Formats: sequence, C-alpha cells, structure tokens
Amino acid sequence: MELEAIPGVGAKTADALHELDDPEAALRRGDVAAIASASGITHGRAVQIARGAVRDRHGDDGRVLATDRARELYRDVIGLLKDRAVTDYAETRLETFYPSASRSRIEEVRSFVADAMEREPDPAVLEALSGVEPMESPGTVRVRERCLATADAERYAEAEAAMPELSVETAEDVRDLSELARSYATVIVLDESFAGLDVHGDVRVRPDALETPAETVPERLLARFATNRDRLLAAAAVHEAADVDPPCDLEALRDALSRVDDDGTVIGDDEFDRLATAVDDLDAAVGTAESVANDHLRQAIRERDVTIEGQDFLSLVEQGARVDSLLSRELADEYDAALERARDHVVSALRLDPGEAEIAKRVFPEGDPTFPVEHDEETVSRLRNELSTARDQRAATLKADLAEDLSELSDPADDLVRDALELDVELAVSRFARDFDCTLPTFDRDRGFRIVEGRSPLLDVSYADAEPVDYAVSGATLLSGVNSGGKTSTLDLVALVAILAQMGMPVPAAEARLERFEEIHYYAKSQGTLDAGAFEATLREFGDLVEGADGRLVLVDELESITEPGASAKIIAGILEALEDQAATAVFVSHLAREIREAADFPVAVDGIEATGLEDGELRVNRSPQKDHLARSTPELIVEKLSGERGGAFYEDLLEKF
Ligand SMILES: Nc1ncnc2c1ncn2[C@@H]1O[C@H](COP(=O)(O)OP(=O)(O)OP(=O)(O)O)[C@@H](O)[C@H]1O
Repeated sequence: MELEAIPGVGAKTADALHELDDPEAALRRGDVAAIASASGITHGRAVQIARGAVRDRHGDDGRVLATDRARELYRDVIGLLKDRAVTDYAETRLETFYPSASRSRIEEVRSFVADAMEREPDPAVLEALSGVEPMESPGTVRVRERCLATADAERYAEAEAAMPELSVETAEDVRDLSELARSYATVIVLDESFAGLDVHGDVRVRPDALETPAETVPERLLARFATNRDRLLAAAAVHEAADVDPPCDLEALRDALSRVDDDGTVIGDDEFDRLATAVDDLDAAVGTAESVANDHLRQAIRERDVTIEGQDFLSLVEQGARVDSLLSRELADEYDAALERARDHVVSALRLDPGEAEIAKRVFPEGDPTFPVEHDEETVSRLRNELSTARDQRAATLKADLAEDLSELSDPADDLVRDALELDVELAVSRFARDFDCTLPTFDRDRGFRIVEGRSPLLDVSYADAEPVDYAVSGATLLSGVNSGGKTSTLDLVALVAILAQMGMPVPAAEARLERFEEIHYYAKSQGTLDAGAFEATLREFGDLVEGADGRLVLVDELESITEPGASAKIIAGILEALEDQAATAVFVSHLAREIREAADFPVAVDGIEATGLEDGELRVNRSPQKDHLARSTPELIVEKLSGERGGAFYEDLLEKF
C-alpha cells in the first residue's frame, strides 16, 4: 500500500506511519490506537487517516454528507453509538464509520454489523471491558549490568539502534574484553572473531544477539508485560465473560504475569528471594552473630572461678601481659563454642547453602581467643560479593526463562487486547441496534426510500414515547402539515435512516429500503426572512445544488421563510422542477404546498401530516405523512372546528377560502 496515496496523508505523516510495526495492517483494521501510536499523530488525526485508508481502498470520494445539517445529524448518530461504548478506543474507532456511496464499503461494514448485532451485551462483559486499554509501550528500560561489545563501527551503530537498553562498547582485543568483564556482570560480544578466546568473567560471543532481543534484553519483554498487566488481565476476563476463544492459553498468560513484578523484576522464586534477603541482611546477621558469641563468652567467664598462679599474676601486673593468654588457657573450649554459635547464626539466619556456609565460617576465623569476639571484615565482603553475584545470575536466568515463555505470548497478547477492544466496538453497535429496535435496511435501484415504523432516537421526547412513522418518497415531493405535526422530525428521521444506512449501520425502523444516494443534502429551517445578501447566497447555494450530480437525497425544511411567500413559492417550485429532472429524491417541508404546486410546471407530489382533530386545545396528529394529501393547516382546522361548533355564515365563508 502506497501510504501517500491515502487521502490526507502527506510525506510527513507517511514517515510517522512507517515507524509502526505493520502500518498496512493497522490501516486495514482501522486500528486507531496503533495509528495514534505513531509520533505526532493525535487520535483525531488517526480517525482521519483510517477513514482516508477506507476511502482509498473503496475508491470513495467521501462526499455523502453535503450540508451542515447533514453533518450535524451524523455527529448525533456517532454520539448515540459512542454512548454505548465502554472503552475510549471503541469511541474513537466508531468515528471511523462514515456514510459512503461506495457499495463495497457499505457491504464491508454491513457484514461486520450483522455479526455485531448477534453479540449479547452481557453486563459482565461490559464490566470487564472497563479495564481494557490499548497496549502501552513501557519506554526504554536501562540495563546496567550487561553490555554489548564490538570492534566494528557499523555494527556498533546498528547495536545502539536495536538495543537502546544496553550500553554498546568498543572492544578491539581480549584485553578490552577483560576490562569490560570487570565493569559488567555480562558482556555480549557481537563479533564472531572473538569466538574461542578465553576471557575471565561472563563473556559470551553471540553474533546473533541483535536478532534475539528476548534473550539479549529479556527486560524489554518483561517491562512490556509488567506495564500492560492490568489491561491483559482485563482482556482475558473479557474473553471469558463473552465466551470468545482467546488467541492464547489464558492460564499460561496469567501464570507468566504472576511471575513479573510491576517494575519488571521476576517474582515468586524462593532461591532468588533467599539470595536477595541474604545480601540485604548480611551485615545485621554478622552483628547479631557477634553478640551471640560475646554473650556466650561473657556468661562463661561470669560463671567460671579462675585460679591464677602467683607468677602469672605477677607478669600480668609487671609486664602488662594481655589477659588473652589467660583466656586462652582457661576458656579455649568456651571460645570455640562461641565461634561455632556465631557461625551457626550467620548460616541459619541467612539460610546459606553449604558452599556459602564454608565462606561464612571464615567470618569468625579460628585463632587466639579474644574478647570481645570480632568478625573478619574482608571475609564478610567476600561473602557479600559471592551472594550478590549468585543473586544477579539467578535474576538473569529467571528473566531469560520468563522472557522465553513471554516471547511466545507476545503476539497473542497483542491480539487478545485488540480483540477485546474490537468486541467493545461490536457491542456498541449491538446495543445501539437493541436500544432502538433497529434492522439492517435493504438497498435497491429504485428511486427514493421507504421507511416502515421508523422511530427517531433524536426526538425531544423519550424513545419509548416516539410514535412510529411510515414514509416513502420516490421523487420531488412537498410535505405539508399542521404546526408541530412532526414535519421537521420526519425530515430528521429520513436523514438519520439514510446516514445510518450508508454507514452500513442498522436503522431504527421495522423495515427500510433505499437507493444508495451519492449525496445527502439537508437544509434546516432558516431563522426568519433573509436580507438581500443572505437571500442571494442561499439562492446561489440552491443554484449549485440543482446543477450537481444525480442520485441525491435533498431534504429542505421551510425554505419559504427566506423571503416573502409569493416569491418563495415560485423559487421552491423552480428548484423542485430542476430536482425532478435530475431524478433526485427530495422532500421539501412547506406551508405553501398549494401555492408551490400551482407555480410548478409538473404535478408535484404533496404529502401531508394530518391532524385527526383537536382535543382539549391540543392537536391529535397522525405522525405518518399521508401520500398525495395536502394536509389541512392548523388555522384551517380551527376554523373548521368553530364552524362546526358555532355555525354561522362568517365561519362558513372563512372555511370556503381554504
Ligand atoms: N413521531 C413522533 N413521535 C412523538 N412525538 C413526535 C413525533 N414527531 C414529532 N413529535 C413531537 O412533536 C413536536 C413537533 O415536531 P416538529 O418540530 O417536527 O413539527 P413540525 O411539523 O416541523 O412543526 P412546525 O410546523 O412548527 O415546524 C416535537 O418536538 C416532538 O415533541
């Protein structure tokens, strides 16, 4: 796919899209989250790009919504759909549906919608969906204990770009490598030429290291799963609640997720925990061991009667001889026992293994007895190094093992989240269809539309109180009727049905058929008489309209208010003639139906929304327009009522004039 061929995608946007793993797939799926993850692309822009891709694929020029009022109704429709989405993703994705004149586009959406309408919007699924969001990138994790090394400048640049998590170092020879091995726990050498060389430390020659990121930087995958843990668990719950086959084994996913901490470290391994705690507690354990030994000795000394020979006592007094010799002679056994207790304490408090315990013994070395007992700091440091290295190696092994498991789950995890989000889109459509008793309309080549029991969700009364409307039009038609009879609401319903139908969506009617309109022109009622300039502008607009393409739906509400009634009737008659010639489908709401019909040079069809009578000062109306029927206006009805109630020549004469 040539990205720049997509309407609205310039060179800069195309470059940004090329950053994505698979821009074509993202565009094909309409995956607004993936598109918006390219740098500098907002969600609004992602919607435009996704729509552009659809238009490009279907050769659609996307000009169905031809007027402000038509666009306004489309926004209302999108609002109704979005109200039924749980996730922000679904809300944005719903915006990619737009009314099209392309048969293939409409069909594409209809097959998606037909499946969607089968989906049961189970509250448990909706609840689970509330935790799902598109997968997030965790950002670059810096790994300090490992580095990459190469002697090749090109390879160096390649490594820096591929593995931003690791430092890349230059190593020309074994000496350089030894140097690096002293600074890093692990050195990964990218050059084959170093294979077989003997270097002290953890130095691995891995020419394929850049191609195996799960092994080279397992932290990357771990961070990805740690960052997205909640959304992955929520997506898994969505699949289970909706009873949809997941793209991976959910238990394996949950198990893998339970092994990684929020910061990407592996958890739940006893050996790692033992080593990490031992490193942390080493100083405290040595201190306590010292106390244990000294307490033991102190106690022993306290309980002992020491007999000292005169000669010894003299040398103690005269030569300042140390008391140690005395200690050694009198308490050698107790001293050994004290050391043993101290060593045992270190070994058991830190849960050391036999190898580590061997070093720990030397923390309290054999030798001439002293009091108080003191540890050997150098050995403590050695033990610390030993334990830290074992801990880091254990962590590295755990990370590598877990990353291996996760690498198999990586693509399915993406699909898992994406499928859950797409399910939300389907459920929004399903809920819309259920809430407004929708059906999928049919398209055919016949001119016009036919709506059976249509009920607009956009009325100012609750949907339950909306009275069903039947209406069919196949040419240029006038719609007459009493004030507040529902003429504007009927135009809204027709526009709504046409817009939804051409989006490929279900429509709020028991049945609907229509022609695939090239354009939908809907002109709302203008607010009062226009001045000369505005009138001229409006006339120009209609001039352009009647010169436009075939196959249009034109809905106009009380155009007569733009100027004085006599002139209006002539102008509307002229517009209707032109539209009739073009085989357009038009409904003009007007109170001047009689005058327009007289001014027109063809038999204009006039339909009417008829009041069935007046009840307690309120009009009773049949909301479905009657075909070929000029409805009585409200004044006519009232005169008729008075004439009936009161009789008399005045009312009868008045009635005659209608
Ligand atoms: N199908 C319907 N079901 C229930 N109520 C409706 C229906 N159609 C219209 N109404 C009610 O009637 C009111 C008037 O409707 P609308 O504005 O469409 O009439 P109108 O014939 O265009 O009026 P006007 O001649 O004053 O322009 C609406 O605000 C709505 O409350």
